[in-house]
Amino acid sequence: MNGSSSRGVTIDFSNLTVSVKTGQTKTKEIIHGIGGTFASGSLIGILGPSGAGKSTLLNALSGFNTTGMKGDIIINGKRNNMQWYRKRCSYIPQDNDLHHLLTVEENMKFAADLKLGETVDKKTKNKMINSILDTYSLSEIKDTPTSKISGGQKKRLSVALELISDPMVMFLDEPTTGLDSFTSSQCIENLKELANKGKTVVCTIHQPSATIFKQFDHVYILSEGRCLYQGGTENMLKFLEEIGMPCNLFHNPADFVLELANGEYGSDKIDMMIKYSENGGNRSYMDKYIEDVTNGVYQPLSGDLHFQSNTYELKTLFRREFVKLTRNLSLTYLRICATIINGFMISSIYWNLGENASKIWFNYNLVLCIVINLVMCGIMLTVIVFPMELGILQKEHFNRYFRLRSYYIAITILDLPISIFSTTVSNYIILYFTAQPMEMNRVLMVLSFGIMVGLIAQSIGLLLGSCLNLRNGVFVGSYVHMPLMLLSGFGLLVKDVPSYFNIIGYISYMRYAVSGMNVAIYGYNRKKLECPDDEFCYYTTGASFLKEMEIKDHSFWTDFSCMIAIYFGLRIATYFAITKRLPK
Ligand SMILES: Nc1ncnc2c1ncn2[C@@H]1O[C@H](COP(=O)(O)OP(=O)(O)OP(=O)(O)O)[C@@H](O)[C@H]1O
Repeated sequence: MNGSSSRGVTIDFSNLTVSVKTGQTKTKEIIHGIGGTFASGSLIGILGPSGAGKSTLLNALSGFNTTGMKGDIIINGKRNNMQWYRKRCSYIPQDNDLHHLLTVEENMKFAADLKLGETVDKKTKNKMINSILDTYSLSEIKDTPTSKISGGQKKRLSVALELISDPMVMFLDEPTTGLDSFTSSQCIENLKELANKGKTVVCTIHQPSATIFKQFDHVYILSEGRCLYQGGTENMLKFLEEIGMPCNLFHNPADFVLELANGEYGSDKIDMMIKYSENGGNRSYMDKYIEDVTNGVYQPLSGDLHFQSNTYELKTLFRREFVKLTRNLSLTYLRICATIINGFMISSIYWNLGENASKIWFNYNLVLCIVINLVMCGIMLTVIVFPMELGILQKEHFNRYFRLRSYYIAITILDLPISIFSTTVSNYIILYFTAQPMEMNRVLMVLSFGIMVGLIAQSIGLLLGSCLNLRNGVFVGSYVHMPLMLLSGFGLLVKDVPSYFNIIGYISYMRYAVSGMNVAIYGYNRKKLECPDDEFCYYTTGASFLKEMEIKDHSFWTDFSCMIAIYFGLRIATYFAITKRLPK
């Protein structure tokens, strides 16, 4: 197993402060200069009332979120050791970010493939997976989709997944939340076994029962970002006695200390505890730390953990995302059906008017309609779906399953065939039933512009989804498209738009698509259009219409290249936007 070691990791921290931004210039300090030591081979519980800063501390120590953090973190007695340390940590968030479309075993297999790579053969991986599944009593449900397993099983699977890479330090955010007392106790028992094997296991916990409390080797009590006590669980009673607040024999010590932390016995007691514990700096209530130091079990700092090769990572992610895609065919069918149904609907409205010179303006509106349809379908899909995937991406990336670029390339390429197929079929239907010229080169040009509009709209959705939450993403998505749509020639000729808007026009991919499609339909020496005897035709040739629109000289390659440039620009910007959302 990667990075396995009989020796562990001891984390010392001092003067740790975490602040968050609460406005443009304002910050708020959440953790106030605390210290502490989490020794190797211990199960450590971070306790405190709601809002005390438990998750913030867990995130800071694990490196999952270090924004606004200051202070010293010393690993195995050495500073400047964070890179080595972070590679050996694993973080399990509270909300069980699992692949719900995969079964329990598939989740394990893909995790093993990504974490262990090609160097470990399939047989060894399967043996390891079966042994972990057995230990965590998950073997019987290994073929069940993760979406159908119980909350406790999800928690166990989350731990099981991380054990594949045998991390030396495990951070768990509220692993017992939502579990009944028996399952909670079992969950903590499992964690205790891991600690007994030499791992440093740190978890936040709400109101533990007396039985659960006793299982911890070490507790860290927080109140409003300050440390009230840190040390051995047994020693806590001694500490309370020493400060004149003995815990009644029949009182659950965890309940008592939380009542103290909540201020139920007065704020002076909180101040006193902070003073005696030296805001976490007092190590005299720790047995394990003293043992570690005197026995010199600090591990020499060596070794490195590497990612798998790019091609292997990409191949595995392709496989995983493809399996997920096949399990969620309803979304794929919905996407294809929706665009095709829209295609028929648009065709029935603009039926057979492509040859009619008197209906040239209707035909122009048809092109706008095609573009708007593709924009709406493309943007909504990604702006909604991506934020749902962000949690699991953050967890997997932090826990070193893969590099972001492999994931990004895999999801980009995997979506291409569906996008291209649905847009192409829908637009072909429209072109055919609205009697547009069906010459191969014209059709190909219109279809190419259609594909690019869909892909760019999806990229905008992805960019917004990676920068904003769902509500803001949907709002900004519609808002951004208003000027882009107006400048594409919607109800107003581009030439009549005030010149100071021209700059926006250059980035309006809809404008390139509308011009490009019209040139493909009316340009390239198209023969005279039919003018019915009883109708008035202002334009009888496509060329005169294009001249009036001032797009006669547009070339396919210029418009298409601009769209390609916009597409790649957006994809690159999105990559960096996602990077910003990932733990550093
Ligand atoms: N980005 C933020 N902006 C403003 N306040 C924040 C931010 N993040 C956290 N806080 C505040 O910091 C405090 C600590 O939050 P944290 O989530 O760490 O608490 P907790 O002890 O884990 O709480 P709970 O047990 O309820 O999950 C809370 O008062 C919270 O409101």
